[in-house]
Amino acid sequence: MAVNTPIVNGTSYATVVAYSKDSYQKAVEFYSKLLELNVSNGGICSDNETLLSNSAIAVKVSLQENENKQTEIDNQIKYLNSISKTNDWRSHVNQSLVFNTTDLESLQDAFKQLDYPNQAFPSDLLPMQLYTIDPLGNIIGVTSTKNAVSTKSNLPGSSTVSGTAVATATHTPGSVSKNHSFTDLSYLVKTSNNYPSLPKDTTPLAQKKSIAVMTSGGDAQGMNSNVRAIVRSTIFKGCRAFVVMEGYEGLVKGGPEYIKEFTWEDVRGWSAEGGTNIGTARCLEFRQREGRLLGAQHLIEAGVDALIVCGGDGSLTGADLFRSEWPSLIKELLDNKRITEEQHTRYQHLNICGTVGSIDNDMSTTDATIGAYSALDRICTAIDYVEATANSHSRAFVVEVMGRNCGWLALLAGIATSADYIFIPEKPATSSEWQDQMCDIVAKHRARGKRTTIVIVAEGAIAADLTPISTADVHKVLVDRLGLDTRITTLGHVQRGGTAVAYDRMLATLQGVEAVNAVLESSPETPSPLIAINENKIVRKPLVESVKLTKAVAAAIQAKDFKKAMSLRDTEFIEHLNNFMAINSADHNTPKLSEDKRLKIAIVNVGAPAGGINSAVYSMATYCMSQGHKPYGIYNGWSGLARHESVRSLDWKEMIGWQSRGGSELGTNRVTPEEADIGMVAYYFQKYQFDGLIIVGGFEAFTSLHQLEKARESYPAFRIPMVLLPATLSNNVPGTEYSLGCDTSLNALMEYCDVVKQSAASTRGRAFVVDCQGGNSGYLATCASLSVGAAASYVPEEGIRLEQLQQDITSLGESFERAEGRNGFGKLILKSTNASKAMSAEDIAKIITAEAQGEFDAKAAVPGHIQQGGIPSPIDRTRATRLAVRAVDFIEKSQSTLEVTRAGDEDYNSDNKELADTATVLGIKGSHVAFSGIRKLYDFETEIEKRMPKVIHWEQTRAIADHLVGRKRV
Ligand SMILES: Nc1ncnc2c1ncn2[C@@H]1O[C@H](COP(=O)(O)OP(=O)(O)OP(=O)(O)O)[C@@H](O)[C@H]1O
Ligand SMILES: O=P(O)(O)OC[C@H]1O[C@](O)(CO)[C@@H](O)[C@@H]1O
Ligand SMILES: [Mg+2]
Repeated sequence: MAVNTPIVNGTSYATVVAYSKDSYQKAVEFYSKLLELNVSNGGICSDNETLLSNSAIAVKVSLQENENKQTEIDNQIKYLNSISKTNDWRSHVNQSLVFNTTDLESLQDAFKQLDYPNQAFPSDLLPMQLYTIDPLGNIIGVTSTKNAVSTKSNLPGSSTVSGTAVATATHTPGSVSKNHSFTDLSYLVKTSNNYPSLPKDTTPLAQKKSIAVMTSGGDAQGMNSNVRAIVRSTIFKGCRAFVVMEGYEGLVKGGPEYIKEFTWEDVRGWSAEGGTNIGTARCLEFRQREGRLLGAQHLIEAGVDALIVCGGDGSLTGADLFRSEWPSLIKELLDNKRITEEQHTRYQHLNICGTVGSIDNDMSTTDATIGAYSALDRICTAIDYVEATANSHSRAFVVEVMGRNCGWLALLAGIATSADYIFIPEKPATSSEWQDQMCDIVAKHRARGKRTTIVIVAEGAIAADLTPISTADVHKVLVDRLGLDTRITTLGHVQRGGTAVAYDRMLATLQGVEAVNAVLESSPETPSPLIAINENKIVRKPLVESVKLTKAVAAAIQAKDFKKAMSLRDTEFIEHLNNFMAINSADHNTPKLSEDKRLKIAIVNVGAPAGGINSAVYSMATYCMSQGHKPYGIYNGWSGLARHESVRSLDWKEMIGWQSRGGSELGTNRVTPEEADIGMVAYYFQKYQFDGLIIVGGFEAFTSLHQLEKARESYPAFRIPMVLLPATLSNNVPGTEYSLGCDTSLNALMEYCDVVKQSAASTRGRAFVVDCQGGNSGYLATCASLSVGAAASYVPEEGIRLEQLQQDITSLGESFERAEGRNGFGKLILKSTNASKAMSAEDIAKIITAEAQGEFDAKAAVPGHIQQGGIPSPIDRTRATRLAVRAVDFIEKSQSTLEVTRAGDEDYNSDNKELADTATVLGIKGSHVAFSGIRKLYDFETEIEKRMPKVIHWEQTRAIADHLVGRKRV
């Protein structure tokens, strides 16, 4: 094993191991010459160890005689010598030691002095570095590039490959004098299979597939999770992972500074980091054929077989073009002798894949791009803040948001913050139309008692004649025509700031894993894929088609064909826009439906509070008002109704601000109708003549709906359409893969875990066991584990097996050992409270500490009700709105089905499926919003005792979370 102890001023040494006396002597001679320029220290430590150092570098040569291993080294040297100078050495070695220098030229002379036969010098291919092979078969590289390895300043761990150990060497910058040739020392340990749980891989390096990832265009939160997942998945699959630094610029410039091999450890902790650690750029050269020609050459030189591009519509348009031009590019490279015949044959096809990363959410065929929901989160937080000051002064605010030519951010922020008016490029109006319309709506809201006005302007907002609409234009109209005290807030790059929300981390991670699968499964005939998400499902789409559709939107806008532009946006976008207009622009005096179609609709909250409950109530009520229905709130659940007749019609003014408020404004509890007194519940339903019911809540709400449906036979008052909007952080309601509140809760837990992990990382050898809520569902723990990169998670579905716990403790120990005393290796273990009744998080922490025997320790952390979340996340707010509107629509449409039986003209036939299905759960299943009749769900798809659905839709996610942290399963 490598030895790595600090010597002077925090400087460590790298240990190289010789397995014969002869190679030991040669190595000592080699390193003496290499370090000759500045030798200030060094000498023989013992018979079989020599430490050589100058003030910047230290290398210890160690002898551990072993004939077999020496033979391995001899073979390695032969192999390396057989590689032609035209090849990039980095694609042929498993490990290397790389030094940085500012003075490559004089070092080149030093290298020549070495007079060692296996040396190679800078070539046209690698002008910025030189390398040689030491007598022990280690590649010794020297580079003048700024960063020899990765973007990380802390160095990944060392490893042993082929019996040769290379240890880390770091130095304290202050300890190096300016005269020294070596100004920095970094190292590179190339190993693709040193992680304990990874399958032992014996494929020769040259035969392994190499997959590269790059990030391009504007940075977006979640890109780092995407890169991490791609790098680790690639390695997990036995391939080699590369990154292209600085987007297409890195491809155009090429070489080892820009196309680097990455190890498992290089992406440690990246999930919690904002921006993109591998850099991004907007690259003009790549728009030209010559730039793409260089890109092709550099990819081939680096030995990259497949490229995954994480970027926005522009980047993927570039990727698509690159792919379509590839045959002609490589032909030109061959004709000009820039690549060999062999290379031309091997790299015949460009295997390319897109994972869409952009805050703009402007790529067709995917519901969400990586970063969009994080940017939306920043926008909503900012507008929530602005609301407070606006309210204090009774002011209007014009808020400009990003999104380029796409109005998604503005639209979703408009819904999530219940803004008064929005400007988006997809739905422009003439100048006079928008001025009149905006003033009319704002004036109406003010007249109803609203003290604030929020107008959101997408940066790409235009009028129907394509002239831009600026925040200043809007400001002027609000001041001149309505006399409002108005301010402008331009959110700018804050929107791309900070760390990714849980959704983006998961989306980026799952898409990264799928992208690697896609490139490995693709054949020359397979169209290049784009990894998309539709509702809750990760899917592959043809990249060409997606790019074509995306371009078509821009073309339609340019041609002023806004109808077409809108129709080309996905259906969810259109649904959101219709909802926004119905809810926020409605004139309650002239509702949409005629009097005979207007209904009385009740809404009730049941179960524990969850993010988005208030948003659902607000949206349902305001949508009802726009349709002409009368919304009623049942306060404090079924017990409130049965005992105190707690029914009130909902008032628009009273609900101002509910959209973004946590908890439950109506009040909620876990009492079911039967527990409260179902007869009294029926009595009040009869008294108020409700035509429909919306229940928002978790498993008790599910049980409530079942009870009410069953009771229809006895109580005609329940013969009305009833819809359950699942809302619980446990996400355990059958009939949906997603409950409101999950996202808010997940973010609260994730943020807590990030903080705790930071603490663990700052302390050597520290793990935290975090207790997670979720009842008998491990959904929250699993998703949080995926989002924060927890070393292990224990969930009720699996329980805790002692062998697994033992294995996880052993793995923790190995990981801390690999850390070799360095910080940054803090570990998290997530435990659902109900994963084990016998062991609490505290017990597990104690067991780990005891087993670690002083080598490391663990502490328990219990976030408790923090997990119920504070302010609801934008995802929960906007989904609540979408589902609430769907619920009201369902109630409208189902009236006729129940009419006859309700009037008592006919007996209620409880066997009638159509009637039964009017009591329904409104959920998201796969890529669809779906209604599922409660009776079927309750009777066939539910584990009643466990309060869980029979099928766990997120099971696969566990395996992904495990493999991305290298967890070994017993
Ligand atoms: N038509 C094209 N042909 C070749 N390359 C392109 C093309 N369009 C874009 N690119 C490349 O992709 C890069 C990024 O594109 P762009 O600046 O449009 O950002 P994006 O990927 O759309 O991301 P975002 O919009 O989130 O910033 C460009 O700088 C350019 O190098
Ligand atoms: O960061 P830059 O290059 O100024 O670009 C800003 C643009 O990038 C984005 O943030 C992402 O495309 C757009 O919303 C915005 O128009
Ligand atoms: Mg773009």
